Amino acid sequence: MPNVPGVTLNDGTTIPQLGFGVWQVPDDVVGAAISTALEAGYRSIDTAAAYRNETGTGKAIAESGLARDEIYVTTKLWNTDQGYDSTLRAFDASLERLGLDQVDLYLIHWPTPSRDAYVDTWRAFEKIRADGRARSIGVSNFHVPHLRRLFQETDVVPVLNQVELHPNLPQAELRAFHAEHRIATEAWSPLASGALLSDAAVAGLADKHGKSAAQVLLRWHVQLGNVVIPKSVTPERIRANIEVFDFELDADDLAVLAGLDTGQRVGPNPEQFNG
Ligand SMILES: NC(=O)c1ccc[n+]([C@@H]2O[C@H](COP(=O)([O-])OP(=O)(O)OC[C@H]3O[C@@H](n4cnc5c(N)ncnc54)[C@H](OP(=O)(O)O)[C@@H]3O)[C@@H](O)[C@H]2O)c1
Ligand SMILES: O=C(O)C(=O)[C@@H](O)[C@H](O)[C@H](O)CO
Repeated sequence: MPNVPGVTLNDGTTIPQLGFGVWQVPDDVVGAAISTALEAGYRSIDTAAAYRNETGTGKAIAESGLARDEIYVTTKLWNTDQGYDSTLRAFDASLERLGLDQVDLYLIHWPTPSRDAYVDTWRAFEKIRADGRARSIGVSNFHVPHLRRLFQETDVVPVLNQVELHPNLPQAELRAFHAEHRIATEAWSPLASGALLSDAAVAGLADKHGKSAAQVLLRWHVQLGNVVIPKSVTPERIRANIEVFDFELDADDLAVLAGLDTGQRVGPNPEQFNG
């Protein structure tokens, strides 16, 4: 069983550095994928109301035979539920579907700036945390101006910001801002949703280390200090993606991966995305 280190958050809690993402995994498939992941040693699951698989996720956790405090559960508030009262209702609904009375981490999924509701939404998150129904609260797809507004207009600093991040989009400025404000960086689409798996430079490093392209990319995230949540529904890939704590990328390897910085996104730009 791989020994996944924990990342300590600014509220004193700890999140496993490598977890399991379940976007685009249907509710009737997610149970088998999560069971394979838990057997392989994952202890953190990343879902969202928008993924429409919280029910299957909660069932897999309940049937895992593991104690509740052995599994770190993250879910997210979808954009159309932003606002103080609607957030509290949406959170109740997520807990109901998950079959839990507490999540470890609750995230605002996108800032959706044109809606201009994320500050009120964050105040509802502060209440949810104060009531002990979420151990930690954080955000996703927030940029520096969005984070600064929370600092200026609310009380609790997010523990974590989950953003698109991979060697094509290394987010160096945002990571530096996070470090300055003790906000953990969590990488979504850490494999660029698969787009970087056929990259020749990555393949070269995979050959050098006798590892897969996916393992090289995930090791890169680990060495940058990112929390990372690869997704797969393929059992052998699920098992392989956590086997990244038994090798090290050297300075030359990191320079090769730094050369892949194109700024290219696989997902929407948070400044424009108001879905
Ligand atoms: N907060 C947000 O806005 C946001 C946005 C996107 C994603 N996320 C989170 O981040 C998680 C991960 O991102 P993602 O799902 O976009 O993409 P990803 O983890 O970067 O890549 C997943 C894709 O790569 C394939 N894959 C995984 N491991 C592989 C391996 N070892 N070899 C070859 N192919 C492999 C998967 O195929 P198979 O499944 O067919 O094996 C799938 O097509 C999501 O599941 C979700 O939890 C959050
Ligand atoms: O996976 C997530 O967490 C997402 O938020 C994404 O699915 C976006 O909704 C999608 O990329 C919008 O096109």
